[in-house]
Amino acid sequence: MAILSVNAGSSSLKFALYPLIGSEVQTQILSGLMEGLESGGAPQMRWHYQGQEHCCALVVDDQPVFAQALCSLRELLAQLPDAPTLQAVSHRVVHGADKYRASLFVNDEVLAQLAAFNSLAPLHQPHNLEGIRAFRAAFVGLPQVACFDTAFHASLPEVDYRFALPQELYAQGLRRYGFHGLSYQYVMGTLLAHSTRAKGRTLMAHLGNGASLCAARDGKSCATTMGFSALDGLIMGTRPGALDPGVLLYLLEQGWDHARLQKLLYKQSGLLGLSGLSADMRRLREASSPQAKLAIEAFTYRVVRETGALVACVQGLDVLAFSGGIGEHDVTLRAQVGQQLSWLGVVIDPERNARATGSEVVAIHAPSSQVEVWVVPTDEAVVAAREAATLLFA
Ligand SMILES: Nc1ncnc2c1ncn2[C@@H]1O[C@H](COP(=O)(O)OP(=O)(O)O)[C@@H](O)[C@H]1O
Ligand SMILES: CC(=O)OP(=O)(O)O
Ligand SMILES: [Mg+2]
Repeated sequence: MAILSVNAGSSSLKFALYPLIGSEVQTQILSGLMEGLESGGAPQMRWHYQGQEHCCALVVDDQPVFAQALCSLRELLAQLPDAPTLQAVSHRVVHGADKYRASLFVNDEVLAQLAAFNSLAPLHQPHNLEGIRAFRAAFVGLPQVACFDTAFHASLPEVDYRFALPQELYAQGLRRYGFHGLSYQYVMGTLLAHSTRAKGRTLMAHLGNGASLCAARDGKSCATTMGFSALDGLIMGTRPGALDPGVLLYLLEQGWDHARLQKLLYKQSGLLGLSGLSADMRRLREASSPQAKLAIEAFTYRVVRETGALVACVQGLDVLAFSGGIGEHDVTLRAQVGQQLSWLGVVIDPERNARATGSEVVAIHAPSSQVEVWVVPTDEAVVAAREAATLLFA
């Protein structure tokens, strides 16, 4: 028996297969990625199984590419020696809004409700739901579970989640929700297992293509930088993070329409917009242009600035954790953030920092540090698998 965990994005679909022993989720035996699924792309599937990497082009005939891709995945699963029987597919879904505060089995009604949140997360939600629909069609009768990025932040206090807007707008759902919840759930659980201090005031930095911070106390989210949508807060790969809404009013006056603004905010800003070069931190590190340097400095600065705000919300800091592609791999970023937080008593050990390369959980603080600093490779997929197991065996 096994659970398949799925994270369907705009152009790729990540999957991982977790065997079950009883209701216990075991170490994944297969992980993979389908990419090039956007129209005009060159769809291919890469997967890792028994220590080996495999890759194949996905044949696109007259079927929609998603259906074709899932046929290939179904064949791949059937070919595994001793192929485990799938019990459920568990999907990361970015937005559950106020309605869904916990993972659940998806049915037609839930799907329709979730589609109503598409415009709140246009970069993610439509693709998450397309993934669920495609799996429901390809694996008929198999339970499909939705796990929400917003759910971890159900503990946010009202002072944090309310906008200072008229009440009728709050009644329409205009409030801060917070995202990256599956990642924070994983990182928080890992920190609690590694450090007794993690029950105190913990700041988690999920710095990937999307980026946010979450301050937790007693393992529960108290404040986070993302809000109503996944646009607020830190600078991201292609999103600007916090932006004076006056900028949008100005652009509207200049004749910009919704589609153009949406593209600006989700696709053309952030590291890409500032550097004029790339949304990828690795490319920016390699580049020599002043704009690339500014993009990195601004990204780092905003992490430090928002950390100050979140630390104030929880009145101090016991544990700081880095995760996400940048947080797990970028040694320079961690060193600079640590240095700029020295006023909080943060001291990062340069050698430990250099040794943390995202493959394992590592403490990187110096003995003199008043704050523990950890690098935690995040794992949203296993959280989704565990959520599904909990529902299946409840
Ligand atoms: N060795 C590295 N050094 C710096 N940045 C890295 C490194 N490896 C990955 N990254 C960055 O991580 C980001 C992607 O993060 P990731 O969490 O994988 O994204 P996603 O949100 O798509 O899952 C990219 O900006 C990438 O450049
Ligand atoms: C919510 C969000 O920004 O997700 P990602 O980091 O996967 O883009
Ligand atoms: Mg991510």
